[in-house]
Amino acid sequence: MSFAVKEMFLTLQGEGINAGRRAVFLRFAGCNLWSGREQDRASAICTFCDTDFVGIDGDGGGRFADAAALAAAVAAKWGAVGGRRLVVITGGEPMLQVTEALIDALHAAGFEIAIETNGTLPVPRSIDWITVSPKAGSAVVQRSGNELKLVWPQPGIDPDALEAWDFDHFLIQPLDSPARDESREAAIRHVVDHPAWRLSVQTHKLLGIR
Ligand SMILES: C[S@@+](CC[C@H](N)C(=O)[O-])C[C@H]1O[C@@H](n2cnc3c(N)ncnc32)[C@H](O)[C@@H]1O
Ligand SMILES: Nc1nc2[nH]cc(C(=O)O)c2c(=O)[nH]1
Ligand code: SF4
Ligand SMILES: [Mg+2]
Repeated sequence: MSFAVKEMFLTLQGEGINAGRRAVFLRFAGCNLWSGREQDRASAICTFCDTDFVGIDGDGGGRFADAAALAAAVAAKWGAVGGRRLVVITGGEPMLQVTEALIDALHAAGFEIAIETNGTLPVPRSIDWITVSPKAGSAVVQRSGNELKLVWPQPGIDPDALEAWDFDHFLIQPLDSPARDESREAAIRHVVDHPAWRLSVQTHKLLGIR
């Protein structure tokens, strides 16, 4: 199976518990909750996406023939630097394309593998760090993992109900939108009132990195 990759870049993980770690970001093309076209946004299941995941034309993007070719490209992005190698697989919705062969090839190349997923498709347990970010109006099947990262506010989702899911960390991330100041206040207020949750800030946006 070939892989459609929007872009691939070296940066720091900006979000969640692993914020600040050096990582290669592997962004797959396509999503099952929005076409990615602005004219479809209002009618999509997920309406607030901050990401362009359409096509394979981004920096480091393209069509990769097989898992070995894609893992080699990720390793080339990491470079010769030693230490724990981290790849963050995202999108779009990465679980539309991730295969066991790709996981094996990335592990063989020495990578710890993290995934950012909307949770509507099951994630293989062989992935080392699972981040699920549920979207109102979608059926989340992946209800276990390392961190649950809820974009907030999100009408139609009850954070108290999510606390029953099997995650090590429960994170609230302010919705980035023209109303970002209100979102930030609502997220902070939620954590102050619900200590099971902690704040996830999109630090890459503050730092001016990708
Ligand atoms: C672009 S998504 C790709 C991965 C996957 N489709 C998902 O939704 O988790 C990556 C992360 O960005 C978050 N995100 C998307 N749009 C956002 C926004 N406007 N403000 C804050 N976080 C956002 C998502 O919830 C998810 O945690
Ligand atoms: N630096 C950085 N950190 C991120 N964490 C999750 C991201 C994503 O788009 O999945 C993201 C991203 O796009 N950039
Ligand atoms: S599910 Fe993820 S990639 Fe898809 S539209 Fe929503 S935030 Fe964007
Ligand atoms: Mg992003």
